Amino acid sequence: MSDEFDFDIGSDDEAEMLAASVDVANGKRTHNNCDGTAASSNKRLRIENALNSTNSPNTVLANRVLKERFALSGFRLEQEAAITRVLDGGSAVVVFPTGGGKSLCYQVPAVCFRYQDQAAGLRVTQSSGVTLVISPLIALMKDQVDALLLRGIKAAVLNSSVSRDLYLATQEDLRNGKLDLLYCAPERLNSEGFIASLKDIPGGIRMLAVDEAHCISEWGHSFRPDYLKIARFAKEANVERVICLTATATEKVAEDIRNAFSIPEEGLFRTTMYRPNLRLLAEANPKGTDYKAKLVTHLQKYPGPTIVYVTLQKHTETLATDLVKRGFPARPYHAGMNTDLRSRTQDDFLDSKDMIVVATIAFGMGIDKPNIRNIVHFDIPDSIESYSQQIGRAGRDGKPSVCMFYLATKDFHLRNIFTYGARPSLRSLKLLMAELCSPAHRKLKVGETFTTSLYHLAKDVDINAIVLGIIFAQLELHFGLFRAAGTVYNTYKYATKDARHIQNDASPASRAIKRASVKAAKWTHVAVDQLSQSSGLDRADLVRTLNRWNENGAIELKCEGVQNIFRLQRPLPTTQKEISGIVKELDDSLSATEKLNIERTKSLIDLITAPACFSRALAAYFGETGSSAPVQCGHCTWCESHTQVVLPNEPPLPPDPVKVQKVLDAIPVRNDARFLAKVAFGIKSPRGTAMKVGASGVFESMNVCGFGDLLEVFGRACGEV
Ligand SMILES: Nc1ncnc2c1ncn2[C@@H]1O[C@H](COP(=O)(O)OP(=O)(O)OP(=O)(O)O)[C@@H](O)[C@H]1O
Repeated sequence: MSDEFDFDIGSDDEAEMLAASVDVANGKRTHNNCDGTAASSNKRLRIENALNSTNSPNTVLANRVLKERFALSGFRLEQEAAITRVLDGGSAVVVFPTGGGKSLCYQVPAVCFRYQDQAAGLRVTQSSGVTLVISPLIALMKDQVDALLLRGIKAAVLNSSVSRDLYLATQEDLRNGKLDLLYCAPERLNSEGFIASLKDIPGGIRMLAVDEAHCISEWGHSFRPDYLKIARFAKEANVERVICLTATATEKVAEDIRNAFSIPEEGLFRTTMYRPNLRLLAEANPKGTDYKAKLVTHLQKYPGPTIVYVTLQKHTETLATDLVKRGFPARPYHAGMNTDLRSRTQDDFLDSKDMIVVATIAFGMGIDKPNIRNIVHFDIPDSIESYSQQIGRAGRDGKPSVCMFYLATKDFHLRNIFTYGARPSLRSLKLLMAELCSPAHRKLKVGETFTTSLYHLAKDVDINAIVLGIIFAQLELHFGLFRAAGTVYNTYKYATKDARHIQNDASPASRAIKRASVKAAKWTHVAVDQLSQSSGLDRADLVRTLNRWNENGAIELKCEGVQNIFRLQRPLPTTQKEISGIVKELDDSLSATEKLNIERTKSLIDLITAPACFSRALAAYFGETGSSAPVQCGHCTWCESHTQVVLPNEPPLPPDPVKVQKVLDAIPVRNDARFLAKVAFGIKSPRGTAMKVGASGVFESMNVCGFGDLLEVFGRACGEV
C-alpha cells in the first residue's frame, strides 16, 4: 500500500524520502497504487522538491519546531512544502483529506515567526505579530487551543463563549505581543471593535489561516457569506500572508479560493483523496424494503465503531432506540441535544470499540478517532462533498473499513425539501426590502448606523435565519448598501453580589442605572437603550458602568436580546424601481442557488448509480484524473459486482385537486404561492409557525407530489401565473 495514499500512516521523514528517491532513481517500484501501477512522475517531482527544500533554512527551522515543540518526528509530504512556502512569505491553499494534518500547516509557521525574527534580528522582542486563525467550529477551536497551551505554545480563542475575564486577558496579551495564535469565528470580523483591537498588535497579523476555506466559494457545498468578508479583511488589515485549508475542494472551488486571496497556482498543495482501505458499497432500497432489518444485518456483519448518518434529528432518536432494542450499543447525536449530552456521547464514542452513533451531519467534524470501522448513509447526503467528508472519517488507522450507502427515492425527496424550504418567496424579499428602506432608515446619512435584530427580522419577513444572513451579506458585498459593524445587547440584567459597592458608586451613569433598574425574583433588569434616551447619557457609559461592577465582583451580569448594527455605505434606494431591481437580483440569485443545490444531490446519485468505480469517480470529481487517481479500486460495489445500483423509479404523484382545495380551505393566504406549496409539502417556516399550520390537518398532506407541480397549482390559486 502506498504511503502517499494512506495519509495516516507514518510521517515521511527525511530518511524515508531519501530511500524512496533512491529507489525511484534506480527504477525500483517501492510505492504501488492499489491497482499495481508504478509511482507517478508527479510524486517523484514532489519528492525531489521536498528534498531540495530540506536545504532551505525555513524548512530546517520548520522541522526543528516540529520536533521540539510538537514532539513529532517528521512531516507528511505536502505539509513541509506548504509550510516552507508560507515561511518564505508566500500564501498557500492546502487541500488535504479529513485527518490529513492541515492544522500543523499553520501552527508550525505561527511558532516559527518568532525564531525567524530572532535569527534575522529585525524585530524587537514581543513584536513578532500573531497568526489569526478563522474557523467556524467553536468547540474545535477550544480543543486546539488547549492542546497548544499544553505544548507551551501561546494561543487563545475569542468567541461568544469566552468569559469577560478571559476576553480582557486575551486582549492584553495581544496588545503586549504575547500570543502566537489567536482563533476566532468568521462572524467576529463583523465587529468594528474586534478589528480595531487587531490594529494594536505589535508586529501585526503575520499570517491569516482560513479553516474550512471551501465555505468561501458559492460553488462549494456549504457557502458561508461571512467567508467572503475574510478576503476583504485580509486586504484591509494588511496581513502578510494567507493559508487557506480545506478537506473538500473541486478544481473550481480551489480556484475560487485562490482568486479571493490572489494566490498563484503554485501555492496550491493538494494530496489525493483516494483511500484504498475504504470499501465503498451502495444498495438501493425500493419502496416496501425493510430498511431496519437490512441495517441490522449489515451491522452484525461489520462490527466496530460506527456512525450511521440520517437526515432528520428525530430519526437519530428513533433509529438509535430501535438498534438498542436489537442489542446494539447505539446512541443518538444531533445539534438539538444539550451540550453536556453531546460532549458525553462524543467522549464515549472516542473511547469505545463497538459504539454506534446515529447522527445528523452535526456529528463528526473534528473527530480524530482512528478506528471507525463503518460509516452508514441511512439517508442521502446533500452532495458529493458531504459524502466524501463523512466517509473520510472511517479507517484513519489505515485498516479496512466499510462505507455503506442506502439509496431510496423517498430520501432524495426528503433532501430536496431542505433545498426548497430554504428559498424565500418574492413576497418575503419585498417585505425585507420595505423594512430595510423604511422612512426611518432612509433619513440616515452615509456613515451612520441602524440596528436590527436579525433573529426577529427572520420571523417578521418569513425567511430562514441562515438565508437571511446570506441576503444581508449580498446587500453588503454585492450592492454595497451597508456594512456589518457589530452587535449590541438590548437588555442587561444583573444579580447583586455586593450592594455596598453599587451604593458607593455615585457616578451619573450609576445613579441612572439604579433609578431605572426593575427588580424581579433573582435578576434586576435594565433597558439600556431606553435609559440612554430618557437620561441623555451615552449608552456606552451605561454599559461600561455595568461591566465595571461585573469586573469588580459587585454583580453577576447577563446580556440578552442581541441586535445587529449596520453602517450605511451609500444612500438607501428610494424609488420603487430601484427596490424592485434589488428584489429581482436577489430572487434570481436565490433561484440559481436552489437549482445548484438540487443538482448537487443529483450528482451524488449519478455517481453512485453510474457503471463505474466509485473511488475513481470520486477522485475525478475532485479533479484527480492523473496517474495518482485509482484506475479501479477493486472493492466498491461496481468493481465487485459490475452491476449498476439503480435509484428506484418512484416518480412524484400529480397534485390531487381535492387535497389542493383542502389546503386552500384551511389556509386563507392568497399572496404567496410558495408559502402554500411549503405547507402542502411539509416545510416549516416562521409564517407557518405563527399561523399554527401544523394543527391545520393539511400540513405535509401532499408530500408525495413534486414541489414544482405544487408551486404551479398554488400559483394559479394566488393569481401569480
Ligand atoms: N506530520 C505528522 N506526523 C504525525 N502526526 C501528524 C502529523 N500531522 C498531523 N498529525 C496528526 O494527525 C491528526 C490529524 O491532524 P489534523 O487534525 O491537523 O487534521 P485535519 O487535516 O485538520 O483534519 P480535519 O479535516 O478532520 O480537521 C492529528 O492527531 C495530528 O496530530
